[in-house]
Amino acid sequence: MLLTLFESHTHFFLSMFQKMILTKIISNTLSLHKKQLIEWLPAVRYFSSPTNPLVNVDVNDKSGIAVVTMNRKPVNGLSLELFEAMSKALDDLENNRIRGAILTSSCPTVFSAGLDLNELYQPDKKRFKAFWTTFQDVWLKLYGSSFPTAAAINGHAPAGGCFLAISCEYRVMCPDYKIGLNETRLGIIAPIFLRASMRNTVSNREAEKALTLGTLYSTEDALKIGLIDEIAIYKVKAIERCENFLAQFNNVSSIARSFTKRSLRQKDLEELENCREEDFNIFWSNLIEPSVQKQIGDYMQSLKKK
Ligand SMILES: CCCCC/C=C/C(=O)SCCNC(=O)CCNC(=O)[C@H](O)C(C)(C)COP(=O)(O)OP(=O)(O)OC[C@H]1O[C@@H](n2cnc3c(N)ncnc32)[C@H](O)[C@@H]1OP(=O)(O)O
Repeated sequence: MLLTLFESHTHFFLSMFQKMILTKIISNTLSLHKKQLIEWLPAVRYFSSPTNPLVNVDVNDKSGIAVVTMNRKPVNGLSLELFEAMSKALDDLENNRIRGAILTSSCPTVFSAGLDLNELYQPDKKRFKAFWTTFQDVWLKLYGSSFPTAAAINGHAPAGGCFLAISCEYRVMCPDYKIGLNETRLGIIAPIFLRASMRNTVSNREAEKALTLGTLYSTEDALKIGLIDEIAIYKVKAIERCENFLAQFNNVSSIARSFTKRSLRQKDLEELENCREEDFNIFWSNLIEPSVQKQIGDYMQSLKKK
């Protein structure tokens, strides 16, 4: 009967907490080992996501790995709409018990150019609040996902682009691009969740240097400091390497893996959860400083003049 309950209510049982309690109750009742219980869980149901022009999700039925492709031309500028689409895609992935996700881009030479500068320049407070809140949601869902994640960085990844990549667990990047957190060069203070992702990727000293200087690293230099894990010549190869990384988890209990990931990232997630409003207020007051607005405006002009 308990098994029938599991199968007919897969969605309901997705939350980690519920899964933990149920695992405990059932294993006590049936004296089963946890590993056996995992094998009892219903066959994974993969899905094809409803089409969203901004984020394409393609799940491989055999491997259970989802390729999540950002598709906002020309440079995957992270707008409110793109964040909303990513947030929805992450919910769908979480609800469908996939085995892993690979984040990549449909733009030929850009993974993501970071936050859409149009959201930052002369912002409307109401829209910006929705934008920032959705951005926070995306980070909480990506960094805290129960499934393993990797980024196939097939192009430049400055600022918010780098940030998405370092919120994943593994990074493979194609050669001759730039990656880094150049926010300070625009007069922008790095928010707490950005600092957390960076410190989780490179040493504290490298994180401090990279964030304060706003350095953009070449693919090769990024590998040297551990900002990325591997270099792959083409996007297809980068996705393959990410798949290899994710396939390693096939022999690991998914419950043990996701709980371990969660416990390692819990402090960072809670830090933001506990101060979302304050994080918004700090970023907003820095953003609307006339000197910062001027810097962003000049920067946008310089990009257009190129
Ligand atoms: C993570 C926590 C959040 C903290 C704060 C985060 C802040 C940010 O993310 S601010 C954004 C910072 N981003 C950048 O500094 C990157 C700016 N862009 C570039 O350096 C380059 O565009 C490139 C290297 C990413 C790609 O170069 P290229 O292929 O040569 O393309 P173009 O420069 O010609 O750009 C094409 C087109 O796109 C516009 N554009 C570029 N970046 C952005 C952007 N971030 N937001 C909005 N629009 C952007 C650029 O102006 C061109 O427009 P058109 O001239 O109208 O075609």
